[in-house]
Amino acid sequence: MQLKNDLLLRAARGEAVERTPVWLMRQAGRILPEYRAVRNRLSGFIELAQTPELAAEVTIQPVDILDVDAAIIFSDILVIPEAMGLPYEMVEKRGPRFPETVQTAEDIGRLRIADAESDLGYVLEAIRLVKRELNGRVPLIGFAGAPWTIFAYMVEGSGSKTFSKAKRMLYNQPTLAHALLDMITESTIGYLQAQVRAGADLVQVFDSWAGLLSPAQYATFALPYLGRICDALPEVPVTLFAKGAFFARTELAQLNCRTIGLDWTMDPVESRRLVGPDKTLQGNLDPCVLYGSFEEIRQQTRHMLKAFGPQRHIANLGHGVYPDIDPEKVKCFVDAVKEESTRLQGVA
Ligand SMILES: Cc1c2[nH]c(c1CCC(=O)O)Cc1[nH]c(c(CCC(=O)O)c1C)Cc1[nH]c(c(CCC(=O)O)c1C)Cc1[nH]c(c(C)c1CCC(=O)O)C2
Repeated sequence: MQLKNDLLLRAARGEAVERTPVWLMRQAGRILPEYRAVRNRLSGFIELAQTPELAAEVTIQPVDILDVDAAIIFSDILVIPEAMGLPYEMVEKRGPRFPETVQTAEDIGRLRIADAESDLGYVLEAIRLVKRELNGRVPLIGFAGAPWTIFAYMVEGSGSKTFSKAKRMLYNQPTLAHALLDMITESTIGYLQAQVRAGADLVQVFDSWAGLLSPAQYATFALPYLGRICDALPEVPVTLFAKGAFFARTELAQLNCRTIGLDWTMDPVESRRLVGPDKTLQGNLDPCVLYGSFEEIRQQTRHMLKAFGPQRHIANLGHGVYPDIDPEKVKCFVDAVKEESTRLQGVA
């Protein structure tokens, strides 16, 4: 199927674009009243994610309502631990929780490498439905959590400011930690490959807790596993988003990915220098800018676009959009990227 709007894929591959493509991390689910209307018909997030027809519907909502240049499949990074034998709950207003966690070699022995087709077939079915319903309007982004971030939840058991139980295992039981990271990596590779077979045009790996590790720990416990994932996906562009890992930009750029995601603390010009000319950069407006006035959003967006330049950039926020942002402000950001980047193309 030929895509009608392939700006995102061209930008990711480093091909020329006539304007900067734009989408938002967490665009599906957090902000739209139309999402809440669908979700309120069910028991909660997990049931929605496991119902392919409805997951497909909420995946496409931001394309219809916000006019973004990509859809991202509605799911969660925590489906991987569940598929490995460690189920999670989503506690209203508090986030995910694992009733059982991984602490010992015996705990790891009870886990299995996820089989995407049998354990995560509901995500793959949702991807096939989205592809059919999008009918080539925009590309579909598949995703997974990075091994370190998934490990952090499986050991810690929930979100945490420090993830100190998870970090403790890296220091005190490194062999055990590597065994678990290896299983997560194998599961994730099979899962992302299955997403690509089902129709994902591009995949993003979210390392949301990268910034908790020291540079040395990141080099030992994160980068090699990210490298394996990139090498296993030659058919599609891969985006690595390692939040807070300002210290690892040069090393991330050595991996076989097309795009490096930046959070809002990372300067675009400095990042380009560290990453070199051969990668696309994604990001990185501070999500809190969207609490500002329409004029402020336009001005900050224009400033960001100038700093990145008109090519090899995918506009986004520096992290997921916050749940209490007015969808009109999100639309303002999307429109501002389109209009301002078109204008800047003429200038450059
Ligand atoms: C760390 C992480 C998680 N999940 C995810 C990450 C990495 C990105 C990041 O750092 O923000 C990724 C994710 N989660 C979800 C998506 C869907 C696609 C998208 O909109 O980008 C994506 C890409 C749906 C979701 N995942 C979750 C919801 C809210 C559930 C609900 O509807 O009640 C949605 C729509 C729940 C979730 N899932 C997670 C948390 C901490 C929470 C609770 C708080 C929150 O809302 O973010 C784990």
